[in-house]
Amino acid sequence: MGEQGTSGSEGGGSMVEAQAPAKKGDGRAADPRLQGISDAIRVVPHFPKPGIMFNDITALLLRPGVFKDAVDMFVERYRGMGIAAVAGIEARGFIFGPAIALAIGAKFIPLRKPGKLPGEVISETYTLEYGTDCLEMHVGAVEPGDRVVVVDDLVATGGTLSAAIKLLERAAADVVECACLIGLPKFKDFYKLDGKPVYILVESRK
Ligand SMILES: O=P(O)(O)OC[C@H]1O[C@H](OP(=O)(O)OP(=O)(O)O)[C@H](O)[C@@H]1O
Ligand SMILES: Nc1ncnc2[nH]cnc12
Repeated sequence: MGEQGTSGSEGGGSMVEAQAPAKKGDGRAADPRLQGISDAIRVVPHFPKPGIMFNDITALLLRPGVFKDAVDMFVERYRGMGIAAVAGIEARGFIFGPAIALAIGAKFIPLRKPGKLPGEVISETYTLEYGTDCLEMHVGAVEPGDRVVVVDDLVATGGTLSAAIKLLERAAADVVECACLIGLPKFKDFYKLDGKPVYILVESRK
């Protein structure tokens, strides 16, 4: 893992932006917790298919102090900002999102893969590197005007986050920012996704 504390990208056919991570010599002090977070993420070559450098956050989850550092950094960023809801993306956004929501006193909204939510849903289909996928959200989970942060573990092309933003905006939510632990290098030169900031803690090493 490399650089630290960011917000953005281009992908999924959408404009993406991120605040660039603090880098040596750019005049900004990097939070000392970021190196530990970066080091705790295991990079597995050729998973789940040849050529993919898989960023495995399960290694970080085995280290409670580092896991807490990651959650704390998001909580410190979003506390006191009038955030009504944290929307977590299935599956790995469900690991970090609820802890952040509880700490800032916000509701948690699961954005799920198709066919998992029992009530009335709205759906958004998006393009992956190979094929398509879909996210769903319960109608009524978000109130018009709710200030929402979208949480996931990683942004690669930005397609998943872009679908999440579209879902929430269709429900008239105010998407304040997207938050991810990891940004892949292809994401790093951008600062927004569909006009929304994307905050990234660390960049993937590969
Ligand atoms: O920026 P993108 O190119 O859209 O990719 C990022 C998404 O890919 C991964 O999820 P995945 O679709 O593998 O699902 P999973 O969490 O269920 O494993 C990751 O957790 C993000 O949600
Ligand atoms: N390189 C990667 N590692 C982990 N999850 C991913 N989702 C999309 N690309 C990924």
